[in-house]
Amino acid sequence: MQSLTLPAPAKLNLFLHINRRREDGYHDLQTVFQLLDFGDELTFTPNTDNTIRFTCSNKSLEGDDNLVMKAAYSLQPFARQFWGIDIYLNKILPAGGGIGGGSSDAATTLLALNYLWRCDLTADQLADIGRELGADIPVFVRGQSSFAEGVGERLQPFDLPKKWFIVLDPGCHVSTAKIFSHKRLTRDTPIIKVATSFGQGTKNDCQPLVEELYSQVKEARLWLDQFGQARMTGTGCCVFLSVDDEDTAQTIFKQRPKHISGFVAKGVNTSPAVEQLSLSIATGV
Ligand SMILES: C[C@](O)(CO)[C@H](O)COP(=O)(O)OP(=O)(O)OC[C@H]1O[C@@H](n2ccc(N)nc2=O)[C@H](O)[C@@H]1O
Ligand SMILES: Nc1ncnc2c1ncn2[C@@H]1O[C@H](COP(=O)(O)OP(=O)(O)OP(=O)(O)O)[C@@H](O)[C@H]1O
Repeated sequence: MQSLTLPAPAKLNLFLHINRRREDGYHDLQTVFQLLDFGDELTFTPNTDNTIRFTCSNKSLEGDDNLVMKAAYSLQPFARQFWGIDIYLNKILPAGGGIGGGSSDAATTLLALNYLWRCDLTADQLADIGRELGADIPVFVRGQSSFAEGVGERLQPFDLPKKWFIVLDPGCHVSTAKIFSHKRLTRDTPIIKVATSFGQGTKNDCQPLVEELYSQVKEARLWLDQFGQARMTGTGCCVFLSVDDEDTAQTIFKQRPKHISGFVAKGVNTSPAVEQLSLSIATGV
């Protein structure tokens, strides 16, 4: 059987409202997930020795606690035709950036192995398995830019306006758990209606706290603010600005301070992982 290579796209939270802390320690939130056409890449190569192996361009991410391995082990019991797999992750996205890199890698693994192992699970079933591994995984499994509620698993797909994004990585690797458990996090933003979420008045509730804890995040956001209204994604640390076309995005990106990395990406409504998998299935690869 041939190798299957699929993308694992990044996401941005166009806004992130935290409504309350729940009994289970998680938080109910409202957000819009914007998928991007930029991300990591995974290659799945069936092997003959019945083993699941994982290697990564970033050696420090190798090991059984990577979300890719966790996703593979979660799916293994559902395999109707199990064979060993060598999984290689080409890691492009910064970890701890609030752009969902690890979650997207896990989702792409679920999608790929559902096909290769003939699990035949539905998107609902895959999203439920993903949810157990991380709150951000269901949106990548379903593969549509969406309005989200609950912990991020109640999804309403949305056709977002076509935009380009300048994403800056201040490079400080923010822990999601640390921000959600911080005593100064604001957790009482009133619930809004979906329609309202595309107007003015939205925010990222984690941003003031993260900017206070990590001055590099504030510095990057203030720099981008010269060109429009920039915002932080997720629990940080990346900040972004949307513009109408690629040329404008590239022109702004090229002027960034030399010590700040990042990328320019197109916003998409359908995940490139889901699109590529459909193509691979249709062409029998
Ligand atoms: C901030 C977001 O990226 C927004 O999209 C997500 O809500 C985070 O999703 P994630 O990284 O997949 O999060 P998980 O791996 O499930 O959880 C990491 C940590 O964040 C906390 N957490 C996460 C999501 C949520 N709605 N409430 C939480 O309190 C959990 O207690 C956990 O300790
Ligand atoms: N495949 C993976 N890629 C990156 N990090 C991973 C992966 N699997 C597990 N991790 C662990 O998860 C942590 C967070 O990485 P990730 O890139 O998912 O964060 P994030 O972009 O802040 O995510 P989110 O937007 O979901 O909060 C890393 O520090 C790393 O220890």
